[in-house]
Formats: sequence, structure tokens, C-alpha cells
Amino acid sequence: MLDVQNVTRVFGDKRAVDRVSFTLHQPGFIGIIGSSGAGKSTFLRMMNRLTDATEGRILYEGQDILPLRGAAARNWQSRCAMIFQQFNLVPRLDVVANVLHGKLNRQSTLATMFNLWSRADILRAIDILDRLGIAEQATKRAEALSGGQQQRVAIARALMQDPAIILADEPIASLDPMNAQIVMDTLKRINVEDGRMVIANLHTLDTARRYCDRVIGMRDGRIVFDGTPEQLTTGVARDIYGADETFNEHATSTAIRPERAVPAARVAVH
Ligand SMILES: Nc1ncnc2c1ncn2[C@@H]1O[C@H](COP(=O)(O)OP(=O)(O)OP(=O)(O)O)[C@@H](O)[C@H]1O
Repeated sequence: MLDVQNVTRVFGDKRAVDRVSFTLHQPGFIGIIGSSGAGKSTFLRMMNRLTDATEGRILYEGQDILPLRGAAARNWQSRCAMIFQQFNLVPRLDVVANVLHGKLNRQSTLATMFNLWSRADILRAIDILDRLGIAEQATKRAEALSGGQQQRVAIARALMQDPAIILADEPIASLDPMNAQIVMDTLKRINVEDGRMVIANLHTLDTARRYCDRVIGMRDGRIVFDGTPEQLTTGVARDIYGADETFNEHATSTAIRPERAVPAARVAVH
């Protein structure tokens, strides 16, 4: 269903993404890991057509999405929703309005300008918020919510597009461990219950192991690991991150450790 062939992005003399290829036959939960600058965000941005590729093809159900322009590119973007580390909500708008913005690609400009949402759309937005456990926040301004709640609003906005794929660029990097878990559980439910493919850039190994069916490791723009969470041993992780034997993967953990009062450090291998 998704066939990525030799996708490359060059910035000046830097090959940010270098001949990346992989195939997904099922709408699984895929994690992409790698140290800072490995090319993870650039790859997701190419998939979502926010960044142009220099070379390669991304076939989704047989169609190459990389040459799409204008309305066709926007149509692809609504099939392939993206969420970001910083949530990218409109802070002063209320939660429901933010969720309804997920329909922007499919709504006329005039209707959007005057916030003319149909009753059916508003009810659907509230239903999605309810499913994600935040319906009671619907009338609040987005900026009044906690980070974890804001990320769930961003997921609700993505679901409003009814996407086949959700791309998540470090979705929990700004969250405390408790909220990180709620957001990851939400993404997993959407994957399992709805059959939507999730591809997430993740900065912690324990998260990749716990939630993903398949993990792709990137280093210097290239795929250096592609396997199951079980195959992602400490030694493999050390290679992906280009770390030496002092590499301590517990330092990359987001786990909630009840026996410890202080949450573990979020990032150590960036
Ligand atoms: N617009 C750009 N112009 C020039 N270089 C860029 C641009 N975007 C990314 N790069 C470079 O491409 C490389 C890959 O960056 P990218 O953001 O994709 O990495 P990443 O793995 O997502 O890192 P991080 O975890 O820090 O977000 C880096 O060397 C980065 O500096």
C-alpha cells in the first residue's frame, strides 16, 4: 500500500535524506528513530508534500504522490494528516474551531472565511473530541489547555480529515511522561481501531519498542535499521545513534517510573 523508493532530499551539499526505501503492506504503527539531523523530519515532510523531494518516488496505492501539485497535493495532504511537536493549533481559537480547521482543505474559501461550518461537521468534531476524552474542553481556547490536551486536539483535527495515514513528527517531545503516554495510547488506538497507518518520528527507544510494529532507524539520511521492536537491541540502537559503549538507553526513556519521584530525562542521545 505504501512503497517508498529511493527518496532523496539534498540541501546544498547535504543529503538530508539519502535513497530511503521501504514498503508497508499493512496500515501498521511505524516508528522512525535516529539522532538529531538524521533526516527524520525531512522525510515526513516529503511524505506530506510540505517539502519537495530531490529524487525518488512515494507510491501510495500505486500513485506517486511526489509530483502532485495544487488541488491534487492538497487532496493528498488531507489523506495524510500531520501532527507536530508544537501542536500547531491556533491558540486564540476555541478547541472545536481548531478541530474544524481539519476540514480546511475540503471547504470553500468563502465558507472558511466566515466560519460557516455545517451542523453535521460541528457534531462530528465534538464526537471526535469525546472519543479522545476531551469533549469537555470544546469551548475553551486552545491556549488554555495543557500540552497533552493540545496534542489530543491536534490529533482530533487530523481525524476530522478522515486520513488514511497520520504522520507524527516527535508528537510527545514536548510532553511530560504521563501526557506522553496518553498521546501515544491515543495514536495506537487510532491505528488499531480505525486501521489508519501511523508513522511517527520518536526520540525515545522505549516508546518505539512499546508502540511500534516496525521501527526504522536513520543515520545521516540513510536507513540503517528496519525491523521489529524485538530486533532493536541496545547494540543496534547504539549504531543507529552513532554512540559508543557508554550509551545508556535508559537515559532515552519516557517511562513513568512510580518508584522514582522525578521523571526520567527525556532526551539524551540527540
Ligand atoms: N530547509 C533546510 N535547509 C537546509 N538544511 C536543512 C533544511 N532542513 C533540514 N536541513 C538539514 O537536513 C538534515 C536533516 O534534518 P532533519 O530536521 O530532517 O533531521 P531530524 O532527524 O528530523 O532531526 P531532529 O530530530 O533534530 O528534528 C540536517 O542536517 C538539517 O540541518
